Amino acid sequence: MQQVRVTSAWVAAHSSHVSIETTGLEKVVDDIQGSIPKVKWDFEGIHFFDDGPLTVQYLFVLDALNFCFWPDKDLHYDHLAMGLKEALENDKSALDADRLQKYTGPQLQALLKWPRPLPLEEERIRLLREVGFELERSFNGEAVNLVKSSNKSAETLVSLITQHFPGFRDHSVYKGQQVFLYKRAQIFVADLWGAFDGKRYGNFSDIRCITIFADYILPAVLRNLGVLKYSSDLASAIDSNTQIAAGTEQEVEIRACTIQAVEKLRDLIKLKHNKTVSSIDLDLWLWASGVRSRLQHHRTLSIYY
Ligand SMILES: Nc1nc2c(c(CN[C@H]3C=C[C@H](O)[C@@H]3O)cn2[C@@H]2O[C@H](COP(=O)(O)O)[C@@H](O)[C@H]2O)c(=O)[nH]1
Repeated sequence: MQQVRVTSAWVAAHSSHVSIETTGLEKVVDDIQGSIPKVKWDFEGIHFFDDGPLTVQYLFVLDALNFCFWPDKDLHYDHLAMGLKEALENDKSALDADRLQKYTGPQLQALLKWPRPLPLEEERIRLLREVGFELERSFNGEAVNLVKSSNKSAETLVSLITQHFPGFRDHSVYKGQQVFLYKRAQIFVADLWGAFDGKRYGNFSDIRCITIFADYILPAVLRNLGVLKYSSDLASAIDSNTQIAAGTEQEVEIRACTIQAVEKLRDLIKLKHNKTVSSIDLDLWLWASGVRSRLQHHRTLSIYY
């Protein structure tokens, strides 16, 4: 995703509140000695998988809703993944395009077996409706047809998703320039690649074009590793759980510098150890290392991550 790379690099170069620390990057690269610990996709054992089109439907719906769990301190990504998995195991038609357009908030709560309203529940319902409607209108109701239309190109798939589904258009304007972050669209490609082990619906000739996924866990991991440094104002806002509004300079810098820092990490591993690693592998390793440690993270109400 050249657009994501180039615009994130631009933000990092003009950043006022977040910096990428060379010493932090070097320390990480020295510590891992050039080989990143391999983390298996679905290391948690929480995902639905039947090796067919229903898995693609599952992953697309999962990533349509893969954002903003933190406002409910007990809710995590695992609940969404396991909830959708169980719903499909009980009823194979639970995520059919016509059904997606009809869910109400309470029905989604029941589907996920969550006892109270979900954060941004109305937006989740609207996004489900959008996914069901557009899948029906352009892809015969099935996410697998969307994937087939990409002709095994990750770049094409991300571009098709963002063209057809406005809810996946994760971009922002920063100091007058449009910046593309595309977290959920890219993570869907990575999920296909991981779930199908690079084969069948997970076979993409250009998978290395994907960048990491700018969520709220990775910036916290990189800060903890000394790779990202925040201005004292931003650091104290984050440490005191003050919300950072979506689209502010601070928020865009946190996310774009996260992407750019991992790109730099990749370059440094190549330079020092002559090894080529993919951003997806780096993402999964960093995410898995951080998600359980419950690091203090930035809080932004957003449908994108
Ligand atoms: N960068 C990045 N961010 C990721 C994921 C994943 C899950 N990926 C699956 C793929 C393979 C694995 O087996 C995983 O099951 C979720 N997230 C983000 O984390 C946050 C959830 O935090 P908490 O509220 O504490 O549960 C939220 O923003 C969510 O969007 C990832 O891989 N990379």
